[in-house]
Amino acid sequence: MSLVLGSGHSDGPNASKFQGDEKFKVGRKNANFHPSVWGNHFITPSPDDLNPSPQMEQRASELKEEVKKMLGNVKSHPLQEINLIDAIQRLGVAYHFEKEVADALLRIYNEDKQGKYESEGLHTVALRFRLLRQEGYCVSSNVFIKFKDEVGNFKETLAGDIRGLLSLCEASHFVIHGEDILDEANAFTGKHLKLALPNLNSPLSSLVQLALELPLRKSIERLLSRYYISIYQEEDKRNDILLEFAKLDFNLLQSLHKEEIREISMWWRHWDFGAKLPFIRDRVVECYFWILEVYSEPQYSRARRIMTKCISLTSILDDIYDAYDGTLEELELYTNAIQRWDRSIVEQLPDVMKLHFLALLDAVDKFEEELALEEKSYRISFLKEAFKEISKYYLIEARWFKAGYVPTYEEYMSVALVTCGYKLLTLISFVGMGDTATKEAFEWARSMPKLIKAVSMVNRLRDDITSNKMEQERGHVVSSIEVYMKEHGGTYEETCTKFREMVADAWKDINEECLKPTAFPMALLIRPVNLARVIEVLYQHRDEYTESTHQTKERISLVLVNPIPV
Ligand SMILES: CC(C)=CCC/C(C)=C/CC/C(C)=C/COP(=O)(O)OP(=O)(O)O
Repeated sequence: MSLVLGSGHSDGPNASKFQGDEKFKVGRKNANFHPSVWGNHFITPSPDDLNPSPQMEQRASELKEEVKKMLGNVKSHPLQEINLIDAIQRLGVAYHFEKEVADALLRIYNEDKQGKYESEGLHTVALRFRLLRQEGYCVSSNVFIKFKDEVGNFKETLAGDIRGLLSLCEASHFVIHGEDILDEANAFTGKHLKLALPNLNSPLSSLVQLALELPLRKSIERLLSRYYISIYQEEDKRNDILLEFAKLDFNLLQSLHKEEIREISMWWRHWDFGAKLPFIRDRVVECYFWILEVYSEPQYSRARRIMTKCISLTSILDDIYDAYDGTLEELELYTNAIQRWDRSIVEQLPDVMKLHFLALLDAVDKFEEELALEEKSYRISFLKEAFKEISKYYLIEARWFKAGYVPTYEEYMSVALVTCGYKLLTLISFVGMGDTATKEAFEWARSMPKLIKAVSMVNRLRDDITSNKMEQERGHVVSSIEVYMKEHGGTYEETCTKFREMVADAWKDINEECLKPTAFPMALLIRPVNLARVIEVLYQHRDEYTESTHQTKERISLVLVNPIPV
């Protein structure tokens, strides 16, 4: 065990308690996480930052009205209408036209039921199917039977229809249990799109790459919009009004997001976590990026702030149990402190935990004060309960690790589905929201319903597939992979393949739970779904949260640093 000295400078609350306290600056580090990629970047405004002018806002609002008119004008042109809705959604501006798009899709759904569109080609059928499924309509996947040959395979003649294959590929990710035709469609389109890719030119080649690498259902919206705006501007059939609106709106939203990340980064610096807790992942910007993909619209500003602070504090908590290498007694003491949620215990805690505990209590008190003004402070008890639960489960994992205990797969999963944090984060995602998040919605989320269990499966299995090696090297509780291999035999690769199938199955549950009639409004259900989408992207090939110096850094730059030239 090595001892490392932190820098020890502090301007955080209660700083006087720690200043000069040499013991406090000592962290036991064994994980060697890289330092913050961003430092003070988001605290100090850059000359390239865009300051939204009244003219820009005026222009955006004029363009928005134009797009609204367009949506009205395409009503009697079915293909144009779905192409326009698709472009609006991909370009990231659909939140401005929620009612218009919902009305259009309801009308299209009713017409679809009357069999009005039976004679259409692959692109039209697949795009309409996806738009309707995305909206929660349980349309039948039998619409794809006509694209199969007499022996039941998709017709090889479709291989040359790249736009059609692309739309079918995106649609196939909305598969639910028992829909073999969509699983086959996924394999068929994947194979032919990969084969076609080397011979395609941009923008089609970029669209194919995107569909293969980051399919819409399993990808994150701000990032996709950023990519899609660049692709769309190369399209011959682009709509320039829509394109200009999308660029302006992206930049306007980005400047709001920059303001938020500035405030959150100042909170992070105020507590001086990076310096005082040298064993943690110093990732507040990555945490904001994570939460931005749970909700990015202006009305969720408070919800984003609350959620980002909570995920950052959870990240530290995870590191206290996993990477700090505290003794079991220390971890038990801290778990008990969290259960009691009582400031007076603070002095009994080791210094590392003291800082985290004070920051957690302080943040939650402030959320409570804010919510009390709207008579929503009851939400805080759900939040506290979720933190209490996760800390108890982190402790179980720490005990297993210290004892060298290997649980059964079932035992492991009953703990790991909680420690993956997605039940906690779903509950927290509701805390800062408006009236849609009712008490019943909190009760539902805390009962670990099928949807939250499924997003937790996606999280846990993806995390274990990608970070297994790294974590075993630094010393970590056994992962689902070892536990599963011990029980079922098979090689590491075979187990990973099995886990990928289990992830695909969990997505079928997610897709099913999002079909109407849903347990709660989509405005709530989409939060855990978006959390699953973040994992699919951040943990696709490796753990790009813990190691955020490459792809995540680039992606954050695209979404949060550089405005789009208009
Ligand atoms: C991937 C995941 C669990 C995300 C949950 C959301 C969440 C709470 C994110 C905060 C950062 C975090 C704990 C990442 C996982 O670390 P890790 O890979 O060390 O988690 P583990 O210790 O549970 O394996």
